[in-house]
Amino acid sequence: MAISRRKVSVIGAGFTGATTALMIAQKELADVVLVDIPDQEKPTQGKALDMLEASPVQGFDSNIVGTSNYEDTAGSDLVIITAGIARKPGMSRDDLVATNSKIMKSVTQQIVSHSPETTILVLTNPVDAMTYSVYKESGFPKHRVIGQSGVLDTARFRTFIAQELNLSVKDITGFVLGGHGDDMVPLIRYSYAGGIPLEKLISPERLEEIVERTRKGGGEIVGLLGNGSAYYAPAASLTEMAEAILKDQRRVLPAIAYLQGEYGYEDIYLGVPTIIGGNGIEDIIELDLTEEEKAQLDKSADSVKNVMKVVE
Ligand SMILES: NC(=O)C1=CN([C@@H]2O[C@H](COP(=O)(O)OP(=O)(O)OC[C@H]3O[C@@H](n4cnc5c(N)ncnc54)[C@H](O)[C@@H]3O)[C@@H](O)[C@H]2O)C=CC1
Ligand SMILES: O=C([O-])CC(=O)C(=O)O
Repeated sequence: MAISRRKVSVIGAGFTGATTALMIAQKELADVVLVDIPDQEKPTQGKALDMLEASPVQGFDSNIVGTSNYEDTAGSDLVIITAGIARKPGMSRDDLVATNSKIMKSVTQQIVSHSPETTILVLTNPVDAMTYSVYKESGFPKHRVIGQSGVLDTARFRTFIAQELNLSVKDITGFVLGGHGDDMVPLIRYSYAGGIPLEKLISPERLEEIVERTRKGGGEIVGLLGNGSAYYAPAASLTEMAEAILKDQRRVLPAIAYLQGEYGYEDIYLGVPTIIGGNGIEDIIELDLTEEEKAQLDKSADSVKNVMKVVE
């Protein structure tokens, strides 16, 4: 008999949603409700049952159900939105805005009416603008609407640095600021290997190449997969953020947060270092930036603002 735990609803049972549901259950962070459109109800139930049948083998007690009925999501502690279309080779994330902003509006209304006290974590792209759209539609306070990009972008950066130095990924830390697009801003000055600044270990030219690969990391996977986008590392990133919220960990994690004056920006959702805990975004950390870093962040913020205009 499955033990009752906290409840997480994952909206969208595609590649990222299903993988996230499984990772959350495997870590026993919560019982999981996996939601998709009515047309997809049976396959969604099938995915959930298949995952649940892994539980005796892997020894986790979280329950997982698949549904298209939002009543099943009632009283969720956390809702993760992965619903929408993903890009294919040749597309940018911004090409998804028209379709996905409509989906954000409808799913947000359903989420809010069944879980008015929940926290919402958004993955759907273009994620900065989609998080803004969910914030506006939900009427929730800003700390309870969060977007995921920086944990993933930083994970890619950390992977490439660990490969370059032939060191454990566990010892590599990094920071990526800005929108989840090709002009995101990986901050070398705040990135370390075992506490040693990366600038002391890797040449500036090589670091620049790794930064460039990080910026285009999503596109690299899209090109390799051929008919969709990344899902294992995105799901792992959502799971880390979900854990920080559900366990009130107060982790220092990059997240897409609503800015009201921080870093000099107003009324925008953008990736910044935050403290994530039981209240969602508990604080935003303001780092000192060089003129060049600030100029790069301004460029990234401008790109996000342009996409946000479509959803306003
Ligand atoms: N922010 C980030 O770092 C990342 C964002 N993404 C984005 O996440 C989104 C999902 O990606 P995948 O899971 O790979 O796509 P997918 O196509 O595998 O799954 C999307 C699912 O959403 C469902 N869906 C569509 N409309 C819905 C609605 N109104 N209600 C409930 N479900 C609905 C579809 O039926 C489908 O099952 C895409 O927009 C993708 O670009 C993906 C990876 C990383
Ligand atoms: O590239 C995409 O479209 C999906 C995504 O956001 C990522 O993997 O970073």
